[in-house]
Amino acid sequence: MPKPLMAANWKMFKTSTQALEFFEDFSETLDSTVLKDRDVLFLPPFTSLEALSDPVRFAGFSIGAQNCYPAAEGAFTGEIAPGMLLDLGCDYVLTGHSERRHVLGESDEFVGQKTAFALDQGLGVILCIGETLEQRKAGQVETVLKRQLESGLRDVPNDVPAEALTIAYEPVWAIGTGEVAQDEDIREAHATVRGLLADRLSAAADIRILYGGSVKPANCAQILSLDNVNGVLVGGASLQAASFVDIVSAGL
Ligand SMILES: O=C(CO)COP(=O)(O)O
Repeated sequence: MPKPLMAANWKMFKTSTQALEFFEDFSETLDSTVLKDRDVLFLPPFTSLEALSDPVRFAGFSIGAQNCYPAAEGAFTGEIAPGMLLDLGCDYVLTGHSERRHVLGESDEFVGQKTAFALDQGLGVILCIGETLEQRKAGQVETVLKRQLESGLRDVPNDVPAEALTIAYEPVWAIGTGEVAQDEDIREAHATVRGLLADRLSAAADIRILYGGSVKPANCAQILSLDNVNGVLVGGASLQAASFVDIVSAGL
């Protein structure tokens, strides 16, 4: 069983000053012995990566970015290359977050290009997938997860190491809505993802599959207890230090 990964996706929240204030509170409050049972990852906006990188890594946590562009460098105004993230000490990058798919219009193909390129450059990738409410109501959960995984992993070698790749299942209808998926929905989706990974990657059994969507201190321990849930990807409830401390320590 891989160690659960507890990831804070801050989306477009916090200046670098606010990020440092949060981190001071968080690291003072957290009992650092939880690190033997949990990995902790911060995904702040690009503008806070430099300020947070050293403090986060010295405290034994990981840091990553919310996005990258699939090229080493070039005329891509406003974009950030994986090598630039590595240079700031990042261990991870998110690809395919539903807000990038649905608000910024990223295609399955583009998500696949980013995933393969970032892995090739040496970043760990958290590939996010998940169905909309319409797709769930139409009974298309498995079809959507299969399509997003197949295109997301299209150029990823089948012997990718388990530590390099993480999948996050985030049902779109549970993100930022307060509506957490039912245990049975999470169990089914994670089992589906595990099966699809097994058809494609040799390290499938050890790849972490995170759940995301309205995770809070009150529901986190229960979610983590479900089969094939190897951590959580938290938005809103990771923005307050006390709440993210409770999430990181949930069930211990
Ligand atoms: O999108 C998410 C994490 O990536 C989930 O966001 P919430 O925890 O705010 O629902």
